[in-house]
Amino acid sequence: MRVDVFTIFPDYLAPLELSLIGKARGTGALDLRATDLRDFTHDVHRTVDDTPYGGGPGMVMRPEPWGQALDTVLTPSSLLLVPSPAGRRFDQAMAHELALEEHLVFACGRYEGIDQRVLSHASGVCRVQEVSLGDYVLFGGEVAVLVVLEAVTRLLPGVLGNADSLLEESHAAGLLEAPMYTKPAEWRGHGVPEILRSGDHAKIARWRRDQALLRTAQQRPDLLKQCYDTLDKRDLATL
Ligand SMILES: NC(=S)c1ccno1
Repeated sequence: MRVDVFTIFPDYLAPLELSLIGKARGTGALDLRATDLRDFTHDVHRTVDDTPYGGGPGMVMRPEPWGQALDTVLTPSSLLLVPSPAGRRFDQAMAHELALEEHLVFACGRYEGIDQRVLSHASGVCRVQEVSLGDYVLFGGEVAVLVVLEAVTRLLPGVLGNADSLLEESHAAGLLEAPMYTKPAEWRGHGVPEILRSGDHAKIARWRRDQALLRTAQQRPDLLKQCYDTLDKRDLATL
């Protein structure tokens, strides 16, 4: 997967050189390029913003640098993602959708946002999607890029050492995952559920399913409601 990120703070994306994302870049699973938007300015101050038409507080990102920057990467097969509080709520289902894309381009807005004509013009070239991490406002889109790219990259083939990890994790099949334990068997007076040390894989699987159902019912009843029709009689007996 090819990913282009345009930002006035490329250093904000340094964490994308670490851990499994850094490894994915090394193997070529992820071809990530971060570019400074100011490279597409032509004045001595490398200006990327200006006052908003219609007045009001703050500054708006000028369309010219964005237009020239996006001209260098957008093709009809690109998906332009613009982090924004007004965007589609990002979730695991969207992460799976994005993991199938061949080219993601992120436009990281700052200040009061990007001149709307940039998105309008780009929509004549490729698909454009505003995306939101949640109903709150950040200083800019860079943090959202870190989150989205981590969630998407771990879904790419070969990135996770054991792809089975994706099968039972939270939100994989609509439920939260069961609680996990490791050695020692006794820690500060707390033991480990005996079933997990029984070696009976069928019973362990059932216990984990039950715990996932109960945990979801307790902490995210909204998720349980969404996947209720997929539950079988044994699941319902647990609830
Ligand atoms: N909620 C999101 S993703 C955002 C981007 C910029 N400000 O808030």
